[in-house]
Amino acid sequence: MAPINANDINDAKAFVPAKKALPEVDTEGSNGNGITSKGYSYETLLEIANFLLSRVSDKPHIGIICGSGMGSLAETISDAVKISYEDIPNFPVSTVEGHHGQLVFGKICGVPVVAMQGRFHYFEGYPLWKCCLPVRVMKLIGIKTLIVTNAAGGLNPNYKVGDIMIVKDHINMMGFSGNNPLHGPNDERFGPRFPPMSKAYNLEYRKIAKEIAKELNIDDIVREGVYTCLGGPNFETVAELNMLKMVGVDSVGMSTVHEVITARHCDLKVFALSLITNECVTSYDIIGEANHEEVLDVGRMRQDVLRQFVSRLVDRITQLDANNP
Ligand SMILES: O=P(O)(O)O[C@H]1O[C@H](CO)[C@@H](O)[C@H]1O
Ligand code: HPA
Repeated sequence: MAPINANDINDAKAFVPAKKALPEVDTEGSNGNGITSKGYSYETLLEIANFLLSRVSDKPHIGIICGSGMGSLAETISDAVKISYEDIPNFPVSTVEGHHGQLVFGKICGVPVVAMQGRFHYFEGYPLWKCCLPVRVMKLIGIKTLIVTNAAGGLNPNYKVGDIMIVKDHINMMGFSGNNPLHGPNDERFGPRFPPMSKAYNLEYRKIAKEIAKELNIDDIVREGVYTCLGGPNFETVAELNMLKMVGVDSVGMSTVHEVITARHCDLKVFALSLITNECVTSYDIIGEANHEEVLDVGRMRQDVLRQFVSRLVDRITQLDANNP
């Protein structure tokens, strides 16, 4: 029998090479499940933070994580200084299409910010603590607030593609099986062993976001709901989505939850939004299937609105926090 080669598997045309060399999976200290108790020490993260601070003139006040296809959020940043993840010692690299792989420092509405144009996902092979390493680094370089954006499937039947969902809460599905970014020894310099999560998504910020939606005349597409993160990389089955719907999930993705847990652990204030990029397939009668190209397309379609929304948020959050230090 002739030996098989890569082209025999699926259609050769459908084969897209990985964007970057795949990262090595960190198995050191692992329980064999990809869950590791080994994280970088406080000192190593401090070294990364100092490396970054040596490259910029202003300490950022706000960090922004750009979701899939939403990297253009960073294009509103003036006086931009861009630092590729590959040039940052001990930093992971982005391997997913739609995630640039760089930090952008500069200003939005005069406020010093840093944006991650590209985040790290569990399905890329990174343990959760490593996906969230940049959150701790951003904390060390001075941010007080984290704005997290993601692309997500809309599970709530009232949601439409292109809607923006303000995240009011999450369900940590991966955490139910013990996979948590805070798994392992706790360094009190970041935060407590048992951090509360009942007020993870800042209520004042959510109020401001709803006001901004009215001002921009987009309140008809702005929703508020519950997000969940699954490990990916496959999109969900019909049965899985129906189960998630039953437990009160409104939008589904593969990120954000662990970043928010890490951010709250180190006392950052958090605002998060989902861009609804596809309708979740909750019936076997639906013909369409979720795909990453559509996710990126919807990100592009909504880029102007998102840029305005996030710029105003940065401005108003800064005013709010200046009045309530
Ligand atoms: O959560 P972000 O990074 O926005 O990306 C979402 O979009 C990708 C799937 O298309 C997954 O990575 C999912 O998590
Ligand atoms: O439908 C989805 N499921 C999981 N992650 C996603 N990211 C964008 N859309 C989706």
